[in-house]
Amino acid sequence: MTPAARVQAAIELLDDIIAAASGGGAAADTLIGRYFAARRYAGSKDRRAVRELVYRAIRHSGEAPPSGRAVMVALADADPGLASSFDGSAHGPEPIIANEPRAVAGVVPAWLEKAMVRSGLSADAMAALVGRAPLDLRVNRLKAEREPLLREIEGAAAVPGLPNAMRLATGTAVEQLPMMVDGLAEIQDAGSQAVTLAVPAEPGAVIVDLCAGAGGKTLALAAAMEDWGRLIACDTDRARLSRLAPRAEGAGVSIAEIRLLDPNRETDRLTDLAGAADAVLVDAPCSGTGTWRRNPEARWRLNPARLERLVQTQRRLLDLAAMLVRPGGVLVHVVCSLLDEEGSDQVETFLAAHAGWAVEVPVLPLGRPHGHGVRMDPLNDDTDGFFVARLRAP
Ligand SMILES: C[S@@+](CC[C@H](N)C(=O)[O-])C[C@H]1O[C@@H](n2cnc3c(N)ncnc32)[C@H](O)[C@@H]1O
Repeated sequence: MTPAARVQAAIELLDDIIAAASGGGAAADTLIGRYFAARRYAGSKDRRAVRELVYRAIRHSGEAPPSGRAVMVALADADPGLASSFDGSAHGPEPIIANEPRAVAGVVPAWLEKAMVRSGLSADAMAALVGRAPLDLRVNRLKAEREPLLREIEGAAAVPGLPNAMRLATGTAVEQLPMMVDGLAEIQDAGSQAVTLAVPAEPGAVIVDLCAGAGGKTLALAAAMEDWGRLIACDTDRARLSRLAPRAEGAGVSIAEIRLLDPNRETDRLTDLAGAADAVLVDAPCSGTGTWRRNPEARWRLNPARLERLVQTQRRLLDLAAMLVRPGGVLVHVVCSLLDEEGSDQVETFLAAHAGWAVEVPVLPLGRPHGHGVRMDPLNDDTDGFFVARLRAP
């Protein structure tokens, strides 16, 4: 592909990504994968270059831009090399017209900015939300020790304070590493590993992972429990949950009991666990503002109604989780968001409705106390953004 054809491909992809974001369609990565599956003539260098352009453009705009061309033209205004690709050649974009629409540069959608500021985020902290994310692994202590694995990967480094975490050098081809195939390590952000430490996952404990998804934290909990005890992994999403069993098998985890819940009737499959759990982890569905580095187009999907629905679901899940915790047990609330509405404010609402529960600020290797919990963010911790709170039942 010529440089101009690559720019045109990025414009077309961005149009698809913008439409998918407003219509609840597929994620940018999926759309990029589909685009090239239908264009086998594109080589690996072309794919990499187009992908790079697309993500650069997505990062540029806090709001969904009017079109793929509008955002690429805005980038070209500050990049003469890119501008020269708008040359009207056979597969390239038409030349730029002086007053044609340009996407506005920004990090956070305007409607969300006030909430971010109220949540204590500086302009630098907001800008870091769309920076580049490192690639972290969690070593599976059921099968391996970290130090020998560290020596196997060039450029890999330990993450201070996190006994099982390793950070890989940019560009490491992780999927091909034998340790991944053999279940010795899993891809997991260091922040995600840190918040999981707030759960008292002792060997022999009864732990409920209420929003287990495909089991990223479930597997970390199982390893901390040394694969001994009860670990009930629940979710309402059949597709995500179906990925847990094979992952658990690969990781040598035998204690995960998987339960598919009915949305709005979650208690139907949990009655036997009422008041029985030593700890319940609510890794709640959330706006994902802390993971924009990995999915920057998620900014274009979020809107006030969606955020409000998520806040309501989180509240309901925390109430449900409280019913499962034994007297003196623990509820851990986690969101990969930096908005107080989903974090500390949720804990405030919970405390007002549940007499006798007490907040314990967990001591974690990353993050800082924030409201009723601990928060970590890309600027200060170079992790995804997370809020975690630990609540002790009366
Ligand atoms: C942040 S993700 C969980 C990620 C997962 N714990 C991990 O570490 O990979 C939130 C999950 O909540 C699930 N969820 C949404 N509504 C739910 C509900 N009412 N009950 C249980 N899970 C729900 C979603 O399907 C999603 O998998």
